[in-house]
Amino acid sequence: MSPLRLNLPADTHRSMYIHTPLPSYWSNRSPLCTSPLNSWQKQRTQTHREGARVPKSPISAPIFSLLQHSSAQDLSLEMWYGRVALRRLQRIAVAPLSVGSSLTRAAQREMSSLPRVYITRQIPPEGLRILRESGQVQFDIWDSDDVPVPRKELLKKVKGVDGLVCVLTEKIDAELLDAAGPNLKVLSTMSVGFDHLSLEELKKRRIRVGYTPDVLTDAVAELTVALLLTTSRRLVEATHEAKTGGWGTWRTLWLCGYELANSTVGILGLGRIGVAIAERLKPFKVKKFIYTDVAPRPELARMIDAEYVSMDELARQSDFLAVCCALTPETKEICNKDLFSKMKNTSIFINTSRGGVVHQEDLYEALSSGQIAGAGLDVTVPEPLPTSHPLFTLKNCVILPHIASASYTTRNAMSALAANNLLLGLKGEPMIKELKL
Ligand SMILES: O=C(O)C(=O)CO
Repeated sequence: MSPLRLNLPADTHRSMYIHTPLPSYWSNRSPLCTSPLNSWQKQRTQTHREGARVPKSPISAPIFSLLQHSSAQDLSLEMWYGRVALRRLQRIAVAPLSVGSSLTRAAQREMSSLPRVYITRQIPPEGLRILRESGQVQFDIWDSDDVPVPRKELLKKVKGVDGLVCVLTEKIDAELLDAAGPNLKVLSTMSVGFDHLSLEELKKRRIRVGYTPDVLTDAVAELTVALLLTTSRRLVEATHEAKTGGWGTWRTLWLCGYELANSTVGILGLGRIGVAIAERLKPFKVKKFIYTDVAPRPELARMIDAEYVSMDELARQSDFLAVCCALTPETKEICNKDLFSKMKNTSIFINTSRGGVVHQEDLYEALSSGQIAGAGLDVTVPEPLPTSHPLFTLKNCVILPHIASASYTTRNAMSALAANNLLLGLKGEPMIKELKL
């Protein structure tokens, strides 16, 4: 491909060697996929034809200005709005830019003195925009959404970096921190969970850690309610029956499930997310909320009028049991046959925290023997759960591929928070959300 000549805006040199990928998940993956970018593209095409005002692009402004100033202006309109143009521009955006030589050298000098950051996955555009516009860092990125960075590559790429932005699939342990070396001062994970981080090793090396709580609470709570209703009202079974000819005459007890009205909902691990779930379930006329945790949490409990109970009582009383605790050595496989054996055989078990809190073989036993009525899991061990896993054979088990926080708004907010945490950490300032090690 011949290099495209770019007319750069005056301040572009600040981000010249910063990769600026246009994440592929904002582009059109299938005709059925409507991403903000697709709909923006459609609107833009329409409004351009009609001479109306062009709506604001969901692409971050600098990428868009880079695109606007590129010789994409020379491309035909059709191509510009098409998938091919998008791919071409994506390549331009990640390529080192070719500009006037004196500017290049000056910018090169400036850039090479900036802290180096490695980003282990394509993150949503807002975080990239913040990093790029800060002019504070130079970064390199594993430019893929659907394939995690191979460990070997990661160990190579982190060598000498000052900061690291990771997602929950990367194990940040002694080996990785050793590979990074003593420059590494800040780790920013785009997740609320931190079970993939070896906190002890990070503390030992005085590496500060940012994470992304709060911004995902609404999305996770929404998904938990959706999963709970899907499981308790047997929606997956029902759509399957409807699609495959199992739908005969209306029947009195066919596909009956369990309702929230007058039920007791138990929360294992009461935090922000547990409260947000309870707030959403209350209008369904839940009779009582109960919870257990390492200790009572009266301030949170008051918000949802929840009663503190023992783990045994939680198991015995809950019609719906939602797991909301973090995965720690103390909570590992805490949901095991001991818990399931105390639950009612009409109870529904829901887990949107981490797969590791559940003993999966025990859960399989409890579900297949009718010890409990159903389970909805957004998280498993391992992830992805192999399609041959026995849990997939059960009609009363609904399994989602870890999507609780997967809304455009939330993932962008997580990405922005991770970027801001990183920048603040590198400046030696308090992060917006920092783990106390
Ligand atoms: O942020 C996390 O910890 C997740 O599990 C993603 O939703």
